[in-house]
This record gives sequence, structure tokens and C-alpha cells, in this order.
Amino acid sequence: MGIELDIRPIKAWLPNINNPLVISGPCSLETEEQTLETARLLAKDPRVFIFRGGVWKPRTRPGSFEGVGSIGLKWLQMVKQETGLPVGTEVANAQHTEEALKAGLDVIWIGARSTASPFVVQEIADVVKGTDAVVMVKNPVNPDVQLWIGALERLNQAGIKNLVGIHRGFTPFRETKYRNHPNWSTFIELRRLLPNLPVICDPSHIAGKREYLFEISQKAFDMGMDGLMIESHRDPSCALSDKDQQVTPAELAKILDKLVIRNATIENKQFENQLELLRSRIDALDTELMEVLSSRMEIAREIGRYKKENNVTALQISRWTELMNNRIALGEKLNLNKTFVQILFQLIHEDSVRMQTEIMDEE
Ligand SMILES: C=C(O[C@@H]1C=C(C(=O)O)C=C[C@H]1O)C(=O)O
Repeated sequence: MGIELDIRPIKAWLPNINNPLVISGPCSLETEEQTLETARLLAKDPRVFIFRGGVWKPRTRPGSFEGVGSIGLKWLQMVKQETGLPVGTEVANAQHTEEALKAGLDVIWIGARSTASPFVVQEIADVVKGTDAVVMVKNPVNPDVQLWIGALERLNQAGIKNLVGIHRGFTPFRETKYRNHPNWSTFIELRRLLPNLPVICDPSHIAGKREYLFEISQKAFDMGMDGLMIESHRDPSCALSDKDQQVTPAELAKILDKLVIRNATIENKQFENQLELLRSRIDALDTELMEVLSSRMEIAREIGRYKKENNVTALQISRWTELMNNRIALGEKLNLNKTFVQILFQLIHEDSVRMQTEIMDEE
């Protein structure tokens, strides 16, 4: 099924944007003073375009700080009035959305847990219907690009064209360096399916720790994302939520100073010619790669027929283990990433066994 969404670029609703979209502010608004002080510091940096602040906080388990609630909307209004920065918060149900719109917030976003629930997304879409709200949609907690797109579609069907995707990583199923797995391939697939959708990265939730913010942000720009949402707090050590991943506005400025912003493409004949030359070499190598794979599969089929005649199983674990170890060692010598080699050969082996069992089970 083709996907066609009517999406406006960021510039359509934020005309003064001349750089990647940077959104920053506290994970949670805690007090009027903390909100305003953080906002005043951020407003001094012309690279920050929108102030964010969590008001209703979805927490994994009960008992931790769940946000100040509606009073925070008033503080956001004060930020807007004093600094001129557009303001936004996360909404997780119809009531939040109604209150946020009524308070005149410039941006709302749907969190990862809410995106995972089509009922919640629909209830929010029903409230924003017919408005010119800017709605950002975080990826669902699981790397399901269709679910992410489904949420965007529901909003688009409600007439919302000012849409932005936020890549905040995916719940890991084991202990990892980062709090949430970046799984860049999900972003690549989203961009392939919806090339017009602006997508920004939320390195704070991917990282879980401030020391990783720079490397993740740079990667996001290397991949061509359109901006960042980075949590900041006047004093992260006292933050009531996610204190390890927040930075001070001064630290944010240092991160932004170091980041290299890349262009999606450039108008330069020499660059284009050189790129084309290198790409034609990749095309030729890919053709060879496919031919080699095809020959390999042909031999596997022959082995399958031979095993069938001799009534021997398709799967041969000792051969497979030995082969995998050997390929990983070879990969290291050839400067290939170990995980890449493992996954590649798992796929090849899986299909080789599948084909052999098909041959064996043919009438
Ligand atoms: C091809 C064989 O059958 C299976 C497929 C393998 C492969 O594709 O390399 C290896 C071991 C077996 O599990 C074989 O036994 O050699």
C-alpha cells in the first residue's frame, strides 16, 4: 500500500528557521522559577527555536514524579511571553490535548508509549482535527515503522499537515550502552516511505546519559535528520526526572558548537560526477555479490538433493558452527564488522536450509 501524506515543511510553520530545528528545555517542569530560569538561559542561544517542558509525565512505574500537571501550561505561556520562544509539551490523551490547545501551545507531541496505542493517537487526532496545530510524533517503543506511520496517518486524516517525526530510540531487550536502542534502520525506512516528513532526533532518550548526547546528535545529522530535541535543566543534578540525561543550557551550547551540520545534497558538478563514479563501482560489485550468492545457493540446492537421496538432515550444526567461526575470523581480516558478518551469514544459512528442506519435502 502506497503512503501519501500531505505534510508541510518546518519552514511553513516556523518561518524564521535558518538552521536545524533545536528544541530544548527540561524533561519535567518543576517550578515556575526553574521553568523561567532555564528558558531565559536557552533563549540567549539563537540556535534554540522551541522551548519544551514536560507537564504530564508518563513514568514506567508508579511512585516517581509524574509532572506538575496543568499549572505547567501557565508557566509555558509565561516563557513564551517573556522570551518569545514557541513552546510545547507532550500530550497523552484527549484532555491533555484540549488543555494544551486552549493554553495556546505552539507544539504538542505524542510520546513513544502513546504512539504505540492507536486508540490514544485517534483520541488525540479527534481533538486536533480542524486546527493548524503542530504535532510531533515520537516513534513507538518498538521498532515498528508501520505503527509510527499509522499514527502520522491518523493525524493527517484529521487535517494536520504540520507534522514532525521524533526518533527517540526503542526499548532494548537487553542491557545496552544506551538507554534506548537507536536502531537507525527504522529511521531509514521511515524516510524511504515518507521522504517529505521532517524528522528530528531525541538524543536524550536514546542516550540516557549526557555524555553520549554529542555522538548521537552527530550521527543524526550524518543521517540527514532535521533537528534535535535535547533536554536541558538549569541544574540537572536536582532534576526530578531523568537527571542523568539532562544538560545545562551552557552544556547544550557546547554540544551545538561541536556538531557538524551536513547538507542532504549539494549543487556541485564535480562532486556529483565523482559520486556517480563511485556509485557505479558499487553497482558493479553488488551485481557480482548477487551472482556469487546465486552460485552459492545453487550448490546448497545440490547438497539438498544429495542429502535427500541419502536421507540426511538439512541442518548440520557442526558444519554451521565451524563455518560461522571461520567467516567471522575472515571478516576481521577483511575489516568487516563482526555483527554484520554474523547477521549476513545467519540470513544466508537460514535461506540455504529453507531451500534444502523444500527440496526434501517436494513430492
Ligand atoms: C549446505 C549445507 O547445509 C546447511 C547449510 C549450510 C550452508 O549454507 O553453508 C551449512 C550447514 C547446513 O546447516 C551443508 O550441510 O553443508
